[in-house]
Amino acid sequence: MMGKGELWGSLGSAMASIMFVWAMYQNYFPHELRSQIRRRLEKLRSFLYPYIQITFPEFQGDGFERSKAFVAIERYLDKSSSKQAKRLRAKIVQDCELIILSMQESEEVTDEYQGIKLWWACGKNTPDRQSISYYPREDEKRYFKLTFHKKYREIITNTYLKHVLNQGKAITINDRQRKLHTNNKNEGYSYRRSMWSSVVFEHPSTFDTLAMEPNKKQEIIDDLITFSKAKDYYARIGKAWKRGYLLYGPPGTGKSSMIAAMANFMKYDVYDLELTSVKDNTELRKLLIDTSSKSIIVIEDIDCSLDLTGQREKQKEEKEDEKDEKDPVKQEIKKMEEKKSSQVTLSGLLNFIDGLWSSCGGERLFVFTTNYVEKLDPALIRTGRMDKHIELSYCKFDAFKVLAKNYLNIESHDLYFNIGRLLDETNMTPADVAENLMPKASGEDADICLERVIKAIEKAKEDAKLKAEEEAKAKAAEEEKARAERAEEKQKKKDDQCNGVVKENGEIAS
Ligand SMILES: Nc1ncnc2c1ncn2[C@@H]1O[C@H](COP(=O)(O)OP(=O)(O)OP(=O)(O)O)[C@@H](O)[C@H]1O
Ligand SMILES: [Mg+2]
Repeated sequence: MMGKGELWGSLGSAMASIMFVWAMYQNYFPHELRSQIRRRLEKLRSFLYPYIQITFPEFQGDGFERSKAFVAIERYLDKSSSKQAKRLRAKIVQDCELIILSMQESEEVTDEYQGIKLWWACGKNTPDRQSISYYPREDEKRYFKLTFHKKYREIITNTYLKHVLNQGKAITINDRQRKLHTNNKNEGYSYRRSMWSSVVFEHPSTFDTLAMEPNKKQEIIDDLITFSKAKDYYARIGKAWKRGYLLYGPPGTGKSSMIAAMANFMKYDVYDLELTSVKDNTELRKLLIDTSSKSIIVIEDIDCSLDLTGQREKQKEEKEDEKDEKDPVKQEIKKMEEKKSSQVTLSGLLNFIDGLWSSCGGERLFVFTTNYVEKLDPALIRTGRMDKHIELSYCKFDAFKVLAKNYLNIESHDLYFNIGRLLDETNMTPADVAENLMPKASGEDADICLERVIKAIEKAKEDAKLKAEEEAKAKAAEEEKARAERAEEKQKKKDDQCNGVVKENGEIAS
């Protein structure tokens, strides 16, 4: 066996010979001749090996960012990898429900595009020197290498690669585990801590389970589909790729269920923004930047989240208070209270929705919900901020049929006609109807549940009638009181006038 010294020795002499040959070549072959030789060699190589290779490294730029192309190719090749490759890498996603198999290094799979055969290989660049690196990815430089015949250069570079990236991206979006994020209370964010906490988003609501008028539902679905396909359109008209929805209606009419259905339909993440926990407008902007594209940013009960109506007046009052307040202790307490409460302003929120920052990332939906649409500042809900206003209302027959299908798995029943008539006559929320439809014991069948619904609607109708009567009575009493007050006032005026005349007469008399 060759010792270390011998090895170095022979390596040294080999190097010396190579350098000698190289020097001779440089000296005795003029530049012209050398380039001719190079060209001939290149031709020979291309004749003997008529293939083109393209490499897609896993990391790009400064080596920190995982190349999106690499990820898309990896997902595109999953199908052929799991069928063809012998050594596979497994990744488990969606709460252990999905296993993604991708090929390991040194494996090769074939693909076919418009009758053209292509080869994809996975390789790994191992660093040639052993170094202790601060960066963990230093030793993990994987890449994909695509090989194809040079006569297909045009079609592969122009259409095939685009097809691979689009397909891969679509698979990634489809399989990704979606998240429900909520903003953390500001206690000083560290560079490690995200501004959002998240859990896996698994809400079962879909447009199929959502009870509402079919035409209205279809309109919303069409709107969402149009939005998702409109990237180029938004770019062309110079608008940020985002859309605002305002969902309004009484409690229990399905606003939150609608948001979940939208998220499931679009396969978007949800960012549930608790506005009262946001310290100020700057923090609001940071939260926005920290959201990803393909997401729904939700602010529920927007009317309760912020004093959006009386904000300016309130600020004025505060200024006056400040003038009056001289006591330093009270001033300190006030300052602490101010620190605790949110200082997000209406203009901060307006900027959040359609300021310059709102455009970063793209493909985002903003959804606000409220029970009292009339309370909101018109600037907040104007078109462009909240593009579509959707009213979720009381349960009518169409909505009832969806609920009955969901809860009892029935399409029709003898009692349907009666229920439809009753629902027309009274206001009952889908939440209340759903609660009565749900079987309460194992033996309960559709008849029992529907009877219960009828009873509940009749009771709601009776309650509404009593309430209306009481309100009418109260109104009549108020009107009567006002009339009496007016009469009294009139009488008083008359008496005053009379007294005035008497007094005048008296004065004249005296
Ligand atoms: N339109 C609907 N379709 C299907 N289910 C509904 C609908 N509306 C309400 N429900 C049922 O009632 C429950 C409450 O509904 P949801 O939370 O969506 O109402 P909401 O309008 O958001 O109420 P709030 O204004 O109080 O937040 C849901 O869990 C769902 O089961
Ligand atoms: Mg809700």
